[in-house]
Amino acid sequence: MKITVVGTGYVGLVTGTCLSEIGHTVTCIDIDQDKVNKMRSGQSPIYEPGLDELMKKNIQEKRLFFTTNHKEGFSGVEVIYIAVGTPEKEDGSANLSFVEQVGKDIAANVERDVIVVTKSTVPVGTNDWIKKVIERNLVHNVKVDIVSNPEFLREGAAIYDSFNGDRIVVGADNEDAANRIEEINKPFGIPVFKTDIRSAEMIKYAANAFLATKISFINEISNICEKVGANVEAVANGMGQDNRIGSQFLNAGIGYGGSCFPKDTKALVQIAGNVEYDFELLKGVIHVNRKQQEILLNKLNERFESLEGKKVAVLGLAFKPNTDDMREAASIVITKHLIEKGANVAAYDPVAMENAKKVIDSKVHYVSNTTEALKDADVALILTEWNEFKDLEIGTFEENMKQSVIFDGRNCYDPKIVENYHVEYHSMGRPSVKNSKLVNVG
Ligand SMILES: NC(=O)C1=CN([C@@H]2O[C@H](COP(=O)(O)OP(=O)(O)OC[C@H]3O[C@@H](n4cnc5c(N)ncnc54)[C@H](O)[C@@H]3O)[C@@H](O)[C@H]2O)C=CC1
Ligand SMILES: O=C(O)[C@H]1O[C@H](OP(=O)(O)OP(=O)(O)OC[C@H]2O[C@@H](n3ccc(=O)[nH]c3=O)[C@H](O)[C@@H]2O)[C@H](O)[C@@H](O)[C@@H]1O
Repeated sequence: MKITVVGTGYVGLVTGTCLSEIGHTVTCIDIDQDKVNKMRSGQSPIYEPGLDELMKKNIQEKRLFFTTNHKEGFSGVEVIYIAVGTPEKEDGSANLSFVEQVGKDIAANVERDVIVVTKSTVPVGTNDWIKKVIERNLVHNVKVDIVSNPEFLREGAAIYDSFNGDRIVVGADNEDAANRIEEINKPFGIPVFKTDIRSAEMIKYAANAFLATKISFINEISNICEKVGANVEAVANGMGQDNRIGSQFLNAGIGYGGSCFPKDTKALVQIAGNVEYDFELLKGVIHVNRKQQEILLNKLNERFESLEGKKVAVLGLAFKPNTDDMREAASIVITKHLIEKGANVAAYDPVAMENAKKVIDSKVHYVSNTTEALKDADVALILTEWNEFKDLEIGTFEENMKQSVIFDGRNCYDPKIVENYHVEYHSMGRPSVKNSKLVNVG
């Protein structure tokens, strides 16, 4: 099938590449010329494990093409996927201007009947609206069907998720269109769940909101664990063994970030508000998430009388491991606070440093590896659980730091192992390890 994907961000580029891998001929359109030049040479503009290789293969086999030209990209195409951003507006609602523009671009250029598939996460009712935008602006007399096909991939595991997802949701009011989208996806071998458009749109927000709720729930349990002397990891483990609860998304820490949970939870509160429903539970989830970063900072401020002139090693900047995405990363708020307190911040992330430089306080000093960050530091903060940090010998802290005080926002180490070293170790929802041999700290 001849398919065009509009928008080559984390979702569009992965979708386009994976659809070409299962045999379709895919053209990806983006308005960013630099990105398109890079992609044509088989280079992904984003860090996503396995993506470069898959792009190169499909470009070579002439199934994957890139352009900035909508007319060229829509020529003769039967199915168009919309995968542009739907970022958060100031009031928390979703900004649909990019989706609207794509609708107008489609209307101006399609010359045959098409199915328009919305991958972007959009509020309930948007697909009906976008269909009207297209129909209102059509230049040629063609039929347009619309299908909601929300995306559930995770950054850093996007290729794996595309081939191993739990379900593909297809929301359509036209059975033929739904069947054609099911057919396109058949080679993935993933169960297809067909429903109406509005339910499909809601499934995406409800799924993200539920996962965010799980995280905030375990974070609250974690905060209580600290006060009553329990260990949140053991608690999550014991809870998760109940199949009705499940063990995933129960990792306590400094909260969820990224391009989607923060914006989609706020958008769902807005969607509910628009129909005069106060989504109290979700408001609580959002509030708890903001608190988690403060909790880490409060612990740090209680531990040190002042951070003025202290060297703080920050390990990890990306919002999660295996991505260079800095959107809503906890490190943005935390490093800002450290700089305000007069600390000398040395930061290291395996892949996100270039993106970090665009959004993080300019006084942060970037270093090229973990040891350099830790060298003579007064305290180390772990903000992203990259394997590189999890695999670190605890002795590395001891050997390099001026005083080995660690605040681990992602529970990377087993406190039982840490006990064998001369370090002071604070994590989230677990008892702190304070080695008595430490002297002159604070
Ligand atoms: N990032 C993720 O992991 C996931 C994102 N989503 C949703 O997918 C959508 C896309 O998200 P991302 O890929 O993260 O966005 P992104 O911001 O990384 O990429 C969007 C791309 O669209 C391009 N673009 C904007 N207007 C255009 C136009 N008129 N024509 C052609 N290209 C245009 C931009 O240049 C950019 O490259 C959002 O609605 C998001 O909520 C859903 C699941 C996962
Ligand atoms: O709509 C989206 O964009 C995507 O949002 C998330 O994917 P993603 O944001 O890439 O990453 P996750 O692995 O879900 O992690 C999100 C955040 O939650 C945090 N998290 C995750 C799990 C956990 O147990 N604890 C926790 O704090 C992570 O550190 C990270 O900051 C969802 O998992 C995807 O299904 C969805 O498609």
